Amino acid sequence: MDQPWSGSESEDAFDFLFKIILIGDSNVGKTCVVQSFKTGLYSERQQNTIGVDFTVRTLHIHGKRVKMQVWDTAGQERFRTITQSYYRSAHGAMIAYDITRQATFDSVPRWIHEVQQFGAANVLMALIGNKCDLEDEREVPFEDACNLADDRGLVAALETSAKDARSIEEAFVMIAQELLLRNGMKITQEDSQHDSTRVILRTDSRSLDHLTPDTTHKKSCDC
Ligand SMILES: Nc1nc2c(ncn2[C@@H]2O[C@H](COP(=O)(O)OP(=O)(O)OP(=O)(O)O)[C@@H](O)[C@H]2O)c(=O)[nH]1
Repeated sequence: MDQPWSGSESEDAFDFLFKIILIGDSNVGKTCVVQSFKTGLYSERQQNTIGVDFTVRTLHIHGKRVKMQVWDTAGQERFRTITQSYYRSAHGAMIAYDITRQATFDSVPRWIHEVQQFGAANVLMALIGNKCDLEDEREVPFEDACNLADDRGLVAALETSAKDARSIEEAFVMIAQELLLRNGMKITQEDSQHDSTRVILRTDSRSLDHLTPDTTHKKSCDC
């Protein structure tokens, strides 16, 4: 895995650069999640991702410019060889499933295995249950996602909706914060008062149990 470095890349200066890979079955909404994170907008998409797409957005967290380089991968099996080649350099992996399709949740262990097989040893993994605006069609209880995240050592389970932008920002901020902590940055409540981005307040503990409970770790969506 590359080390996150402090510096300047072209005209866009940053303090940290984190590479995040977004994986999961086809049509769970990965591209829409990334678009929502980048633009705040949602558009119905018909086209499946071919290979890998790349998006960048800089967050401002605790006075630091945190550049998030997000790799949106194709969920279709035929692109698997291409997408696997991107795992190695990722600092974080977001594993997405669709809360309205049990089969996409059943695939999550396979995606975790891929990260373990092809990613760096200490890559951070989070579980994203997308389409939580479709509560009436829910097939996957949130509790199942929490249990899976606990069992497999994932840092968090969140439910998101790209359609109404619910918890998308929080998901990426949470990952950025956890990566900052892993890179030795101490985050205090005082620091967070300078943020323009909504952040999860933490002490300097590395345990996720200290996260504000209504924003992440085992619940991030009001759906
Ligand atoms: N209701 C609802 N629909 C969504 C949401 N996110 C995505 N969709 C729809 O789900 C379908 C698939 O979305 P994509 O973002 O293309 O899915 P993907 O996971 O990137 O698919 P691949 O590129 O094949 O891997 C599209 O029709 C989207 O409009 C959401 O949060 N809510």
